[in-house]
Amino acid sequence: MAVNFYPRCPEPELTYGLPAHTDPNALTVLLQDPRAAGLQVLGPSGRWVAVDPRPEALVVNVGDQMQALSNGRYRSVWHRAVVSSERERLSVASFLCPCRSAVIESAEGLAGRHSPAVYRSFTYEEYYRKFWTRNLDQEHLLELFKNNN
Ligand SMILES: O=C(O)CCC(=O)C(=O)O
Ligand SMILES: [Fe+2]
Repeated sequence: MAVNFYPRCPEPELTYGLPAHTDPNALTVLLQDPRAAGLQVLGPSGRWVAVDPRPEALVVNVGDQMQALSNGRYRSVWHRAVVSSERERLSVASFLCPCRSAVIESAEGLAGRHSPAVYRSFTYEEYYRKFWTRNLDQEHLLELFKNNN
């Protein structure tokens, strides 16, 4: 779990609270601060879309492991957090993670003759280590785990 605190920023256009990234885990459940928006997700049209906080709702983000397990059917979402000059903000992210030794590969029945496995098998440990050796906003790390790479 991560508790993110974003203080007020006098020049919010010069920085991010969190730069664009996809989460390396399987699923993320996000509790948003009802008093301050800040989360943005990259929409299919390539535009950043602000997620309005709703006090009665949790935001669930698909992470990289779900993308690998689903053989690319569920895409992990690019998202970022912006800051504000007017309000500080808090978010609580709960990360659903495989255990380190878990072997991640496409779930049974999702890869076969007509839809070959997009990614090679890997352990979550290998993925997670690699994730933290890079900048958050680099190319999607799963790209490096594609078969024939
Ligand atoms: O602050 C937010 O709404 C996003 C947090 C987040 O993306 C993360 O902790 O991975
Ligand atoms: Fe995230």
